[in-house]
Amino acid sequence: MSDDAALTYTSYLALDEVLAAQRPRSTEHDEMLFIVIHQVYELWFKQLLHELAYLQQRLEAGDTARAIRTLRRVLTVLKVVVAQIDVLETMTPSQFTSFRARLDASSGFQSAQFRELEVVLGRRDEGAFAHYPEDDPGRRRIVEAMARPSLWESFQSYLKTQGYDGDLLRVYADDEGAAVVAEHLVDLDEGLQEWRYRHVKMVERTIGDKAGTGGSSGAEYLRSTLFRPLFPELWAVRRDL
Ligand code: HEM
Ligand SMILES: N[C@@H](CC(=O)c1ccccc1NC=O)C(=O)O
Repeated sequence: MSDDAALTYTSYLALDEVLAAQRPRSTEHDEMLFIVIHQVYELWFKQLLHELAYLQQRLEAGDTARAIRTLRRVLTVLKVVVAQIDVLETMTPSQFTSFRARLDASSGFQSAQFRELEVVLGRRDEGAFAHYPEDDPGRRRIVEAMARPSLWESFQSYLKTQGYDGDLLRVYADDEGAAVVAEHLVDLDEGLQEWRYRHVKMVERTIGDKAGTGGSSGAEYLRSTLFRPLFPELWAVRRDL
């Protein structure tokens, strides 16, 4: 059944809602960019979660072709979100300082979708939902994601469907679809580390060693998250390849 009004570009894309959702708290020129960038991020995080769920389903079904295509899309989106940091880096420290106090205690710590991404990609410690109140819907999604298999577990199921017992050396020796999937997982791992690195550099150049609005030490805390690979086994196997 269709609605009364004809579908339009504006109604299909719900632009009245999307374009009414930028609400700066100051009159500072740069606050609009700060809001738009974060909203774009959250939309891409949503798309990444959507693609990763499909990827896990395809892996578990042993569908190499679709898994590779989906991984390629995920990697392309990841490249775009890393590149977006360039735009925010056109904002100078004093421009950010001009509205930073208006952010109160809000912080990237509260991006439930980013945390959910980490959990889908394998994060399992309780720190993943530390900044979320008990009844927070974001916290519920993070906890639910923890109860589902991680991408690594889906990859292990995939290897079984392809006749491998988990021996990565055999996967790489065959150099077929499963090895391509494994290499794309390395790309994904490297890509997320790249995002963390670019984010820290952005933070260092914008707020120096100031503490974060979310209560952490800021850049120092972020540097401590830099070398946490998603799939350590895929890095370790390289010594034998
Ligand atoms: C001027 C730009 C930015 C600054 C100065 C900045 C600063 C910070 C700081 C200091 C933290 C540590 C938490 C805290 O104590 O507040 C943090 C965490 C975080 N930020 Fe940003 N940020 C910026 C832009 C962004 C953007 C564009 C995103 C994209 C969504 C983002 C996402 C995150 C996430 C997900 C965390 C949590 C990271 C983790 O715990 O591993 N930030 N940010
Ligand atoms: N944590 C940042 C503030 C910040 O960047 C931020 C604040 C609100 C919403 C998103 C943010 N971006 C990422 O951390 C700071 O300490 O300046």
